[in-house]
This record gives sequence, structure tokens and C-alpha cells, in this order.
Amino acid sequence: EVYTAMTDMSRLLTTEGEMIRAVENYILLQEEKLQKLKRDMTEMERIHDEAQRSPDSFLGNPINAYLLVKRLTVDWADIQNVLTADSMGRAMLSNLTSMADLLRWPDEEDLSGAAAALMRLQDTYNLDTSQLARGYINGKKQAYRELTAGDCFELGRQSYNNGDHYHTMLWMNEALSRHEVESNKTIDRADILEYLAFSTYMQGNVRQALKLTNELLLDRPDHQRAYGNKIYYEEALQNQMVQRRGEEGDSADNDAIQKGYTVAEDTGVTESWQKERRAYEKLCRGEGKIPTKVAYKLVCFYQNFASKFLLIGPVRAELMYINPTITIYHDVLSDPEIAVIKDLATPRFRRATVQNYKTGELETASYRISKSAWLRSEDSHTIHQVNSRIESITGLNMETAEELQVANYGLGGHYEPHFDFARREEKDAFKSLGTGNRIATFLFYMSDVEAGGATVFPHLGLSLWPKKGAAAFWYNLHPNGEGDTLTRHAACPVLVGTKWVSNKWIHERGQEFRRPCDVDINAY
Ligand SMILES: O=C(O)CCC(=O)C(=O)O
Ligand SMILES: [Fe+2]
Repeated sequence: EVYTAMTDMSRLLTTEGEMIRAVENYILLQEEKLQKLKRDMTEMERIHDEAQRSPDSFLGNPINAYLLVKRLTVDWADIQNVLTADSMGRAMLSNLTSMADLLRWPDEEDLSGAAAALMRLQDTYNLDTSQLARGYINGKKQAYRELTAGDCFELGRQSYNNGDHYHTMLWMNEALSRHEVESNKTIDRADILEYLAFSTYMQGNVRQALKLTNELLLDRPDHQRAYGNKIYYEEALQNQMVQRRGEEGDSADNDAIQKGYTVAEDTGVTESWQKERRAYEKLCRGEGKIPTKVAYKLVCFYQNFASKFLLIGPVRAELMYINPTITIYHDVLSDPEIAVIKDLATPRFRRATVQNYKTGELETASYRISKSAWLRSEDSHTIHQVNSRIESITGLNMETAEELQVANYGLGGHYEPHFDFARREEKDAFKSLGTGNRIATFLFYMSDVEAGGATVFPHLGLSLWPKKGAAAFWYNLHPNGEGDTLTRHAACPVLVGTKWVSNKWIHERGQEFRRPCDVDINAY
């Protein structure tokens, strides 16, 4: 009957008008959404193409590497949110998911690991936060772009989740100053302030935490959690005041409390650990110095093995330390040999699990091959040749040596100070091998490293800088079989580039006539 009355027909026009407006509005919103998606993809593609042009040098930069992980976690999660809104987007997502065994997606843990690696680099190499945020490392422009306030916030948030309030403060402060000058805001100021206030409180500065929270509340008066925190901080401050009045304690503590700081708690880190840590980091930065009485004796010489073993010609040897004797042999691996070794190792790549000797926790930052994939000499002519070469150079018996082990260090990859030999309390470590302890280490450098990545000996003040094709050699044991504690060493985090090494651990058994044992520790 609607067709009969003219008035009813005109109502239909109204309906149609509303419908058109609604759909047009929908189109507009969809267009906006798609345009934003398109802008993001264009930007991602630009970066992606640049990375593809030379992946190694691009990813060798720690900021670029971190941002890639962030794009595939945080940014991708945002994009997924947009996509799940309609069925076409959902279909596309499930297509991607079905390729799960072809594609590797980083997870929250990877992101947190990448952030932690960046923090480790920052600490070890004394990198300034705002320089780093601008893409500079050691005064050189390194990253493809600067970090946004949002990127800095994310780094701060990751540090916060790792319980690291010191770095949270550094990066939230950086986020704050970047936010101020940003025309397209990448993060809310209130979010930055909330994290900054709380980590400031955790670092002991209650007064400043309260000040920051008040600032937050000016921005967002309805922020419930911030309001709760404000009351909490005020009470904490009140308690400190009361405590101060009723206390005759030492003046340093009182001074700290007056300034609104709580007294830092004992972190349980031993003094000797800290001392080694400081020495290690200094050496990583190349600020170490070996004793002059050692330095003046160091020489470069050619060791001629040809007469003895008829296998190789003279090798350029560089004495790096005396007592313990540490030698660098130059050009002992050719580029093609290195390529073969890397290739043999690559398909069997594993996530690193290196034990932190202090906390007993497993570190995941460096990447090395699993034990089962050690390179066996019977499988490859190159590996066989490498073994003979080590034998010629060291004069040691390779029959009881372990198979060559390959390691590759990525973003911030490192190896904490350790001994290569098994200590007396862990003397069963190599028991199953039946070949005794690790008498010596032959360490090949299979890449140059653009920055960082030194092998350092904290108790000697010695840093060895990786040089492709060179190898370091030292005895881990004294002639009487005792471990030489001065050989304690570490691999510094890779700052820029990647680092490839391979290790040959030589064992005691079979060396009786090559390196006779001796009861006198100083026989060699
Ligand atoms: O990578 C390095 O520089 C040293 C590695 C090391 O010490 C080891 O693997 O035992
Ligand atoms: Fe080692």
C-alpha cells in the first residue's frame, strides 16, 4: 500500500537519503582505513626494499634489526586488528597462517630479547640514548631512520617488562622529548608519563614520580590508575618524612630521603663479579691496556712449519700475550674454506642457549649451532684440511680434539666470561669423551666485525679483534694439568655487523709426547 499514498512515497525518499549517507560514511571510513594501511605498507615496502638490497649490512645494524622485529610484532598486531574487522581481511590472515611452516614470525619473547640486546649494547659501549635514537652509533649514522617517540616508548616498555627500570627511565625520557617535537604523534604523552613515573618511583625518586603523575593528570584528569598512583606516591612520601623525623641514622641516608629518594637496596652482586664486569666492558670498548712489561716483549714473527710437517708454508704469527701465551695466526683460513664451513653449519642453526655463569640462567642472545651438528672431519675435505692445519701449527694431536664448532653472533650476540676448561668441581664434564680436559683452544675468526665483538681476557687486559681468516690460540691448562685461570675470556656483544667464529677444542689425551706434562706450573 505504500505505493498509493504520495506522502508515504516521500518518506521512502527520506529512507533512501539516510541509507546513502550511512553507506557513504562507511565508504569514507573504509577509505580512510585503507589509505592509512596503504601509507603504512608503502613505508614498510620502502624499508623492506632497502633491506633486501643488502640484508647483511642492513641487519648488521642493531637498530634496523630491532625495528624489523618490532614491525613483525607490535606493528603487525595493529595491522591484524584492522584486517580482522572484515571477512576479506580474515581470509587473507588465515592464508598467511597456513604458511606458518614456511614463515617465521617473531613473538613477544623475540621482541623482548631484541630490546634487551639493544640495552646491553647501550651499556657495554656507553651509547648515548638520544644519539642512538637518532640512528647514530659511535658518531656514525647507522640506521635507515630515526626512532619515533613510539619506538622509544616501545623500547622503554620492553625494558619495563624485563624489570629494568633504569633503561625504562632513559627511553621514556627520550620518548617524551621526541613526542614534544613530533608533528604526527606516534604515542600518547600520558602513556609515556605513566611508565616514566612508575619506573622513577622504582628507582627511588618518589618526589619526581609524583610530579610526573601530576603532569599526567593535567593531560588526562579522568585517568583512574594515575589517580590511584598519585595517592600511593603521596603516602609513600609522607611515610618517608615520618621516618626521617624519627631517625638519627647516618647523614647520607637522611640526605637521600630529604631529596625524595629511597635508599637503594642491596642487589646481591659480588664485588669481584662487578670488577670483572667493568674490566670486560672496558676491553670491549677497546680501552684496555696490557702491562708494559708484557707489551715490550710482544713480537711478530713467521713460524715456519714447512720443514717440520711439509703441509703448509710459513704462517705469520703475532704474539698477543706472554704467560699465558696467546698467539694470533694470520691468514690460516681462506675465503672459500670459510664459505664451506659456514655453509656446513647454516642449515643446522639453533637458537642460542648459553648459560650465564652468575645467575645460572640461560641466555638466548647469541646463536650457535647445536651439539649434534658439529662439523665432522670425515664428512668434508675442507674440515679435514683445517684439522691438519691446526695440527701443523700447534704441533698437537688432533685425534682427541672435539669436532669443529661454529658460532654466529647476531644482534647483540655475546658470550659471558668463562673458562674453556672444566674446573675441578666439574671434572666430569668431559668424562664421557675419555680424552681429559680441554688443553688448548684454537679459535678461528670467520668474519670481520664492523664494531664490537672482540674476544677479551678480563684478567689480562687483552682484547683480540676479529679478523677474517685469522685464528687465536692459547693453552687453557698449565703443563701440570691445572686450569690456567688467567685464560678466562668472553665474547663482547656485536655492535654493528655479524660475527662468525669456529672453535677447535684440543684435549689432553694424545699430547703426552707433544706437550709433556710438568709438575712445575711455570715450565712454559
Ligand atoms: O667468540 C669468541 O670470541 C669467543 C668464543 C668462546 O670463547 C667460546 O665459544 O668458547
Ligand atoms: Fe671460550
